[in-house]
Amino acid sequence: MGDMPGIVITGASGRMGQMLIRTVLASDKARLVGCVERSGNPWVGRDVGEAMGGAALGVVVTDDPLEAFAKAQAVIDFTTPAATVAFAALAAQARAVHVIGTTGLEPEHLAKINAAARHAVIVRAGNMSLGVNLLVTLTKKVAQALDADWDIEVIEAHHNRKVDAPSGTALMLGQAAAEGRGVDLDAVRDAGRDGITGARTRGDIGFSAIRGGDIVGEHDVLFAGEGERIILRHVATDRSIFARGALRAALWGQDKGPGAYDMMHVLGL
Ligand SMILES: NC(=O)C1=CN([C@@H]2O[C@H](COP(=O)(O)OP(=O)(O)OC[C@H]3O[C@@H](n4cnc5c(N)ncnc54)[C@H](OP(=O)(O)O)[C@@H]3O)[C@@H](O)[C@H]2O)C=CC1
Ligand SMILES: O=C(O)C1=N[C@H](C(=O)O)C[C@H](O)C1
Repeated sequence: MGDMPGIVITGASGRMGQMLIRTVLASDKARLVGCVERSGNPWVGRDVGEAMGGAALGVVVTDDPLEAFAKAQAVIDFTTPAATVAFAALAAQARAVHVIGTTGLEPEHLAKINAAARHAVIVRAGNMSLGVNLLVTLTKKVAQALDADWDIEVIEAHHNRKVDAPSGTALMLGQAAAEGRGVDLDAVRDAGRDGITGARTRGDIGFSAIRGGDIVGEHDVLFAGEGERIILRHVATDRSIFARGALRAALWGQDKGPGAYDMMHVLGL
């Protein structure tokens, strides 16, 4: 038991935080050694089991990440870009594997995360599920096979609390389509059409975001040609798929050298 990697969950009270805690508790390969929340969050100072409405687990939620990370072999982090950048430096200091699910990361955040990855193992993906990562490989293959007469559109749908768009998954899919076609995504990305936009530019990769209700996460990659369409689709119905992938990444990273990895490395795709 003591030999199993100790895991710290950040953003413990969040939608993914709670799912990750349940996933670690249910695992016979890892143990929960800490939970971190933002200063001022009502869970800070409470036993996490009780905060989740169950029995005490002997793990008190803290707002001191350094203290928590010192006990951990891995930190699983689905929070916000600013928090994730701070955690990357602290996890590297503690030599803990840092698994990052947070989306909405801008180039300046990624630069800091990549700097931390010079000293520690970081596994980051906009989607940790097996299904989406397979869809990424399929998207690249299909885009490779088709020319720019086929318009590529990425359409995503999420719950009404999501704060970033396009989703991290949509960007992974768009990136895969761009790589398959041999173009730079930033040069062809078309997101947020509104008003008199003019006709579609040949070769663009379009993004559309739907937000509503409790949708967990749905992604279509549409290849629209003359007289036919191909649609590659992933539908997430339960957040446990992301949590299982994240725990798998935390265990995978235990014997790896410092570096920036993604779920393709973890899944061997
Ligand atoms: N890669 C993947 O597979 C997936 C990625 N995601 C991504 O994960 C992220 C979180 O999603 P979700 O769980 O739905 O969001 P939530 O808003 O439910 O959870 C985020 C949690 O992080 C906490 N938090 C914010 N700042 C800090 C901080 N400085 N220190 C510690 N905790 C902090 C929040 O606390 P408070 O409420 O007090 O602010 C909250 O509890 C998003 O970026 C989302 O896109 C989601 C699902 C899958
Ligand atoms: O915020 C979410 O909920 C999700 N975020 C990730 C994303 O941005 O793609 C993954 C998943 O779709 C759920």
